[in-house]
Amino acid sequence: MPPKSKKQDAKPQPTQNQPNCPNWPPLRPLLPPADLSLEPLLRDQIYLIRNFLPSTLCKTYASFLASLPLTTTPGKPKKDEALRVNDRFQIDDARFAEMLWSQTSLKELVTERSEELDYDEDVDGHGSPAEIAERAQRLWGGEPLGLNANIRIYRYTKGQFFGQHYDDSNNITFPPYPSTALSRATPARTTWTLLIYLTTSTGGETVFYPEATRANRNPEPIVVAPEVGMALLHRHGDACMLHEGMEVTGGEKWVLRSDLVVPR
Ligand SMILES: O=C(O)CCC(=O)C(=O)O
Ligand SMILES: [Fe+2]
Repeated sequence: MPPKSKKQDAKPQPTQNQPNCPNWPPLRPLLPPADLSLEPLLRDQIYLIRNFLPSTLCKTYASFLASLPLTTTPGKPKKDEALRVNDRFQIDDARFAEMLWSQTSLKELVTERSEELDYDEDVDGHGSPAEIAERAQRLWGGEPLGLNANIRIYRYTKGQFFGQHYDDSNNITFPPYPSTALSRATPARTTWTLLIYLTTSTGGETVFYPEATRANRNPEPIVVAPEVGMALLHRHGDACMLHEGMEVTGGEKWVLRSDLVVPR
């Protein structure tokens, strides 16, 4: 083994991933991006992509993920962590994050089709580079680079849940380490949470709690029932809404999580 140098990042250099990354099934079949859209559930806060992964692919994934070594949390809950009980698997897998970003419709919807999210019909110049950059800044916090290599898989069985919490923004390097000697690592941060529901369940809704305002002192919670293959993006960090994963009362809820990454 080469001697460790203090000046060097301890992460592996030319390889992209940690060893023992799962042999993820190919992301096929998929619907073409033209058949999909970012659907606002709460403008600038929560978007859905229905049928992001077709049900056949979700079935393949749910059975593949069941073969991974999931561990039940909390093992040792940290003081400031949300109360949660689920089975999870976590891995830093830059290659899979890149697959999920570029091989699916996500990249196109987020980087090229977010003008569909502007309701103002009278705003012109939607497509100019300056307009696109301005919209990306406002909505995503910058020009999206891709997805966080930190991939989390959750399985909730009957009685399991994820208590109320806010998701943090994290500073990362993107990509996590250079895939080739030529690629540049960019200081980056996560700005939105991506959840992909692979199954439906009874219970297990993701519920968001809008803050009370003068105009609406008692806003209704926003309830998202898991749908097979649906992706959900929600803003996190400082502007994250309080949210939770309700207790599953029947069936199994499987979720794949990553985060949207923009330059710092
Ligand atoms: O599983 C859910 O519905 C919510 C998950 C969540 O809030 C999280 O991963 O931070
Ligand atoms: Fe969360």
